[in-house]
Amino acid sequence: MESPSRCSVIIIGAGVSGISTAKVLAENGVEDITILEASDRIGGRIRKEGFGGFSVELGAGWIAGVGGKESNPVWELADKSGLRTCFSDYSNARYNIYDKSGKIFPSGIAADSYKKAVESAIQKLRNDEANPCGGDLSKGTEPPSMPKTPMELAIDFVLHDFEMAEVEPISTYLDFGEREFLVADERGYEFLLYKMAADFLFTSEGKILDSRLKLNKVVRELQHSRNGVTVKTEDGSVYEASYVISSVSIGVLKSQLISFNPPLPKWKTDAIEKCDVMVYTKIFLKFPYKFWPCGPGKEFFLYAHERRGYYTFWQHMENAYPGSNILVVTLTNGESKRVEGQPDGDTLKEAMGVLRDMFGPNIPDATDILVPRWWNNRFQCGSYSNYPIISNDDVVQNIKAPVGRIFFTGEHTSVRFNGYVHGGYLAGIDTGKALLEEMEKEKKEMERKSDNQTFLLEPLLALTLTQTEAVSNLHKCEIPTQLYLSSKIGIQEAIL
Ligand SMILES: Cc1cc2nc3c(=O)[nH]c(=O)nc-3n(C[C@H](O)[C@H](O)[C@H](O)COP(=O)(O)OP(=O)(O)OC[C@H]3O[C@@H](n4cnc5c(N)ncnc54)[C@H](O)[C@@H]3O)c2cc1C
Repeated sequence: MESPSRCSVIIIGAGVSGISTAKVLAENGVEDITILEASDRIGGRIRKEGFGGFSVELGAGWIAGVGGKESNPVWELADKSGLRTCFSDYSNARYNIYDKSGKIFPSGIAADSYKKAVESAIQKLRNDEANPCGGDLSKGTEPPSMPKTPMELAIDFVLHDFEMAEVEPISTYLDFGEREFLVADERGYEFLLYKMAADFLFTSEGKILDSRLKLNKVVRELQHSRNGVTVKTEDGSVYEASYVISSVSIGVLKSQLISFNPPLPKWKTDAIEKCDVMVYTKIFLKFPYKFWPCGPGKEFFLYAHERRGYYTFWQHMENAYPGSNILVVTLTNGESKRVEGQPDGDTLKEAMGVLRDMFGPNIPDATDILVPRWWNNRFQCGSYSNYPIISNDDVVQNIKAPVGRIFFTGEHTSVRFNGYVHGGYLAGIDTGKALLEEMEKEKKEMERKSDNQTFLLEPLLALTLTQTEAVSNLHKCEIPTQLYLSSKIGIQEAIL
């Protein structure tokens, strides 16, 4: 049997966090790394696909948080790479709400409803803060009003599912600014990752040819001890390393695709359990021509239905790709899972039914549909992490904390920016730095131990031997290997 290949650090996963952590290590002299990626590409949840003659983003699409007091590092990378983006403003969506008969709700009514929904969300947040365990609400707190009408449900969906229930200013917008840019580049959002990888991996003609990146390697088991980690993959390969960094998503950690031996401690598994996984699905539809309104303030529109989240949120791609005739509808959570489980033909019928409600019976049929399946993809198991609003930092700190020689990174380990590409990118850098510190500490500890032992040994040897004799005689006696690492007895490297 072949002996396992050994390196300093194995990184599991080649999404944005895996690549950014590997880059930090390589740039700081730890080049002896192996990246094991389950799929046949890098990028993870940043993924483009050709559709209807254009490049569409199945996963991350926006660079969120631009134009603020601090610069978003992903925006900087995009700028350096000349990535094509276009400004996106979905705040207008609330003024383009269609009912089932194709009428647009008057803007005043929509604005009032939106204001009420925000107030209600703030009230709910206050209640949750006052009663974190869901206790008696009668003591000075008002129950928030629940959305009931199709329009209220549509607005509630946008506020909670699309804008992710952020009723308070969140770090991304507070720190990096409130503007958002849609990536509209044929090379895809993932081009940023290739650029990053090219800084430390060998590439030629746009392809990564470095043997330290191993694709189609599904990690299934991590055996860890005080001395190192053994990693086993689905195809029977075995790798050994001093340290492992796992960058797999929170959904994959929950799914137990990877087993840990010994098992992860309870504080870790409890934290993983507490973090929610959101499912967010962008369905792409191609048409022979466009029949929807375009122009300023019209990029996004909503459909008001009595079932919350039923094909509610629509976007046309004319700003990103003029003439593409592509519409995108976003589903989340329950609706995403339902649609993932049915044939695409059924989804197409449902979507066309909704479009005919909004734009009349004479619109053309879509000629193609693309339905990503993030929930059923065993290397993702969802779209991104979502910490309950009332959860303390301990949960994310425990998710992030290393267990022995296994470190954890990924967007879900970012305290300030979880759920975003920049969250994954910055988390990768953080984890890389934390591991470098740990390696430095370990090195110093080894040196200290080695010094102490030399200190004990030297007077003994000095009683009877010259230094040269001491060295040659060391071969004959049972002395721990560390002794040979000491330069004080004239040996630079291990000689056993
Ligand atoms: C539909 C959707 C829309 C989004 N929209 C936006 C947006 O507009 N803006 C934004 O900023 N963010 C958005 N996000 C979130 C963003 O994409 C993620 O936060 C970010 O890409 C996560 O990067 P990561 O490195 O943490 O994880 P991942 O990208 O998931 O990387 C983990 C890698 O690990 C691999 N892996 C998993 N299991 C194993 C295994 N057992 N062995 C080996 N490898 C394994 C996976 O294949 C993957 O490549 C969106 C995500 C989705 C899904």
